[in-house]
This record gives sequence, C-alpha cells and structure tokens, in this order.
Amino acid sequence: MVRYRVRGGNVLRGTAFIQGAKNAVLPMIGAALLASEGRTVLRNVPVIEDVRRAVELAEAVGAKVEFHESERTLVIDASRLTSPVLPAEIARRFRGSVLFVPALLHRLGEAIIEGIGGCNLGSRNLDFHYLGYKRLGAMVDEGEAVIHIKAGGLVGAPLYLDTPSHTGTENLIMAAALARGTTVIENAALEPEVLDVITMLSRMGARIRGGGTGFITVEGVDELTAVEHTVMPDRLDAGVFAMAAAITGGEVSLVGASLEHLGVVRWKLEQMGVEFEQHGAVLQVRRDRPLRPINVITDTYPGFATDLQSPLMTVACLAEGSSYIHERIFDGRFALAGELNKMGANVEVEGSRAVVHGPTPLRGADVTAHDLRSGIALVLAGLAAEGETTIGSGYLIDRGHAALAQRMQALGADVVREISTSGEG
Ligand SMILES: CC(=O)N[C@H]1[C@@H](OP(=O)(O)OP(=O)(O)OC[C@H]2O[C@@H](n3ccc(=O)[nH]c3=O)[C@H](O)[C@@H]2O)O[C@H](CO)[C@@H](O)[C@@H]1O
Ligand SMILES: C=C(OP(=O)(O)O)C(=O)O
Repeated sequence: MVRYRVRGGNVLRGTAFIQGAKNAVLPMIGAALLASEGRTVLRNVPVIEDVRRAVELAEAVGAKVEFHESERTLVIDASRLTSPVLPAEIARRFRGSVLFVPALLHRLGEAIIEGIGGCNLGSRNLDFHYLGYKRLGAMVDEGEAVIHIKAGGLVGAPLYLDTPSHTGTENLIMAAALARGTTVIENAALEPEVLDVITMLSRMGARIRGGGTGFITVEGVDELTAVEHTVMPDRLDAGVFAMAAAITGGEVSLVGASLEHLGVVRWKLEQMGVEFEQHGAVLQVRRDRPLRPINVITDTYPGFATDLQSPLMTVACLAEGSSYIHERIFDGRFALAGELNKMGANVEVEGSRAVVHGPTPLRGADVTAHDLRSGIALVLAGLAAEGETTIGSGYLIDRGHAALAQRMQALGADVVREISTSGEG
C-alpha cells in the first residue's frame, strides 16, 4: 500500500536526472525474447514497477533475467523459452505484457494471454494487433478471459493500422521481423520510443526501413541475435519535471532530456510562459512570469502527448484564465478533474473536453491516483498547494516513475513516499 505525501510551497531548483523510457524498455524486453541465443544487455533501464513486472513475466515464460537495479541494467538470456502462457497475476498488472506476444509466437508457435493490464483510461482495444497477426498467418481466438494466438510460421503481408497505435506498431514490427518475406505497415506510429525499438531490432539483425515516416517496411530474417542497447531518456518523465519547475515558478536542469522529444508539449508550455534552453544533453527549464492559459488537443507524436495531458491540467489550474483541453486518444482520461476539484480547482468536464478555470489556489487534500499520469499530476498539484496532500494508490505512480520522492527532494520539494497500512495501491 503505497502513498505519497507532499507539502506544497517550495520552489524547485537544481538538477534532476531523467530516467530511461518506460515505453521504450517494455517493448525492448519483448524484443530481447526474440533472440534464441546469447544474452541481451539493456542499459539505462528505469527502476520502476512496470519493469519489475516485465522481468517476472519474462521469467514466467522461461527466460533468465537479472535486473541489476543499482546499475540500471537488465541482462536477459532467452535461449530457452518454456511456456507460452502470460499468466493473469502478472500480465494484468501492466500494459507491456502485450509486447511479449510476437516472441512467443516465433519461439513457441503460440501465445496465451490470460490478462492485460495498464492504466484504466477507457477503452483500450487490441484489434489492430490481432488483425495484423491474422494477416501474417496467425489464428486468434479471443475468449472471454483468455486470448489464444497460434502461428505455425508467420508470413510477411501488407498491414495497416486504423490509427497509429504505439504498441500496435511495435508488435507488428516484431512479428514481421522473423516472418518469411516482406511486410509493409501503413499508418505506423512515429513516437521516439518506436524509433528506439527499431534501432535495437536493427542491431539485432532485423531489416526495417521507414521508421519515423509512418510507412514501415520489414524484410523478414531467419534469426535475431542478442545485443547491448541503451534505452532512450523518458520524454514523459522529462515533461513532468519540466511542469514541476513550471508550477512552482522554479528553475531546473534536466539531465538527458531532449526538447525535440517533447514535440508540441514544448510549444504549449512556452505559450504558458515556461522557458526552455537546450544545452547539449541537458535541458534547462524556468518559469518566472505569470502562467498564461492554454488550449491543448492531444494527438499522436509529435502532437501533444496524451500522457502529459493530466500534468498539464494541473498546471493550467494556476494559469490566469480558462484553459481548454481536448483529449482525442483515450475516452476515459479525465478522472483527475474530480481529484483536482477536491483541492480547490475548478475543472469542468464534458465528454472528451475539459475546461480548467484558473487561477484557483490549491489546498492540500486526501486524493487518489486513478492511473499513473493522474497520480503524478496530483504530486504536481501537491507541490503548488497550501498544506499537505496525500495521494493514495501510489503503486500507479511507481509503475512509471523511478525514485520519484528522492528526485523531487533533490530539487527542494517536500515529497515523501510511504507504505501505508490501509487503503489501496
Ligand atoms: C506501454 C506503452 O507504450 N503505453 C503507451 C501506448 O499505449 P498503447 O500502445 O496501448 O496505446 P495505443 O497507441 O495503442 O492506443 C491509442 C488509441 O488507439 C486505440 N487502439 C489501439 C490499438 C488497437 O488495436 N485498437 C485501438 O482502437 C486505443 O483504444 C486508444 O484509444 O501509447 C499510448 C498513447 O500514446 C500511451 O498513452 C501509453 O503510455
Ligand atoms: C497509459 C500509460 O501507460 P500504459 O500504456 O503502460 O498503461 C502511461 O504511461 O501513461
């Protein structure tokens, strides 16, 4: 039972080290299972609960995994996979479990998914994944509780995604990498994490062209080899720390953060009054003027990242005027509004749109994380609030942010992670 306790009022200053990207390392662990010989070494791995679950899941299917947490390094030996089952008790606890399917199909001829987890954001379909596997020659049996996918050797085919799904693109690339012949994926995702996964797979021997263009061609190869790869920095972690500086009127140096990876998030924060300066691999972030209101429409990369919509909503509470947010990726991503309103905010939600009437001073309260990003958004709210905020269901924050309390404390914030004896998460 994890909870975070935040006492607001401190201005954040100093240096924060941006973690490796959750949404890159999870597909990379799936990719490591494609190598039938040798040991894969992943560096700059974020020490987060989702990675711990991915390690448990890789072990459950037979891989030998060492997670050297203090070195932020994973060593994965997938030379013997023994079980096609992604067991419910692990697979239900994180979304990345779906990224193990291509390796199980190639290595064992089947994948049995007993459950799929991840943030509760409304409908999160996997039909593009299943349709793609079918076009490559697999049989997909979608039962009530268990999904069974079987393939006696995948064969390349033309594929498409209705919308550029992040994990859908990664899964279809991995499925095509060892399929016989050529696969073309139209309307593929452009997220930087997808490109990092393509870089790793290419080093493993995969033949992939067109990453970052939305039109990816994969020539199947006979085998992939284990490699060493350093996970890219987490642009969502960087966005959160930038917004922590913004909401407290502070100035921070984000080691490893890249402005380019922020896409439209950068421009929206600049319009709100946040200043950025990229000095090589360090991003300087400062806010020393009143926050202006903003209009945001979430979109796939390089559009405004849906995962940063919740923290942005918190920052908008302090802006001088009304901000408008249109959430276009997920149909259930506004649970944060009710929690912010408990802290004195004035956020109105109608369908996929929210209006944040600012500025409203925030006051500390007992609130609950409904998903990873609403959890971190409440930590930001706590930084700006008068008094103490406690955030329940803190496990959801730990799913995606490494050593959050320590990194916030290093910037002067009063954030404590506690194990509570009651409550959820
Ligand atoms: C582990 C990981 O990388 N998670 C990220 C990934 O999730 P994830 O890969 O699950 O997100 P997708 O890009 O697949 O989903 C986006 C939208 O497409 C819909 N859809 C997707 C696939 C499909 O087969 N059918 C379908 O209808 C979903 O319901 C959703 O509305 O991208 C999201 C959008 O950037 C991020 O919020 C998540 O942090
Ligand atoms: C939605 C998210 O993650 P997941 O897809 O792993 O649930 C997230 O990182 O905000």
